[in-house]
Amino acid sequence: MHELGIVHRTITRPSASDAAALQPFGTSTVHEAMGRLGLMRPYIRPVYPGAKLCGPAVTVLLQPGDNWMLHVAVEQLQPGDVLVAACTTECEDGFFGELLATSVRARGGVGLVIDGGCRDAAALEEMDFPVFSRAIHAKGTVKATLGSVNVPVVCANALVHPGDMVVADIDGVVVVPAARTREVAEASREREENEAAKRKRLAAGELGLDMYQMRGKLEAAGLRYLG
Ligand SMILES: O=C([O-])CC(=O)C(=O)O
Ligand SMILES: [Mg+2]
Repeated sequence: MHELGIVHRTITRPSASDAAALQPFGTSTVHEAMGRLGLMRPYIRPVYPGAKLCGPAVTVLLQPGDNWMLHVAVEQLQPGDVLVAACTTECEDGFFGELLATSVRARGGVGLVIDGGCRDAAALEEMDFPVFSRAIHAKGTVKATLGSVNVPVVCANALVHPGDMVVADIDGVVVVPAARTREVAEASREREENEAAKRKRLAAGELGLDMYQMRGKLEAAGLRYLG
């Protein structure tokens, strides 16, 4: 059970160099590189196709239909941070739009992941302000009920501690524990190098069947080619 009305001002982010090391990699690579962990549910989608972000989380626990705590959270942003908003109850209202995006950007924040709705989608795309949400919904919200800022939250089935790295693109959203940032960045780099080598071989016409040495296993399993 969450205690409400809490704002932690001090959170542990990865070092700037560790955070920068993770920056080049996309969601699928990072998810695989960290041992197939950390994914949010796939109903969280980018508001526009090119949206992507990578940065430490400032977390928010919202009440349904109420965006008060998003305004409280904006004050806690440091340059490069990502807002990650969960809700105490499922809600698809438009908690966030271009005005809040303008404010987040003015404070150095780089985007939002919200297990709720957002609105002003055309303006967000125009601004190239990345938002990942469960819905686009014009329905507005009030500012009346306390939630919390910078407490651990579960957002779309992923546990997010304040300061954890959040990576999001067209493939979805993945959360990297702050302390694992460097190690996951290095594993991501290795994975991309490995995939570059495979891509070259596949482009040259080599088959996955041979590259992954699957023929022997297929024969052992009894596969036969007829005709
Ligand atoms: O104002 C709100 O409550 C949400 C919104 O549309 C915006 O931030 O532009
Ligand atoms: Mg608006």
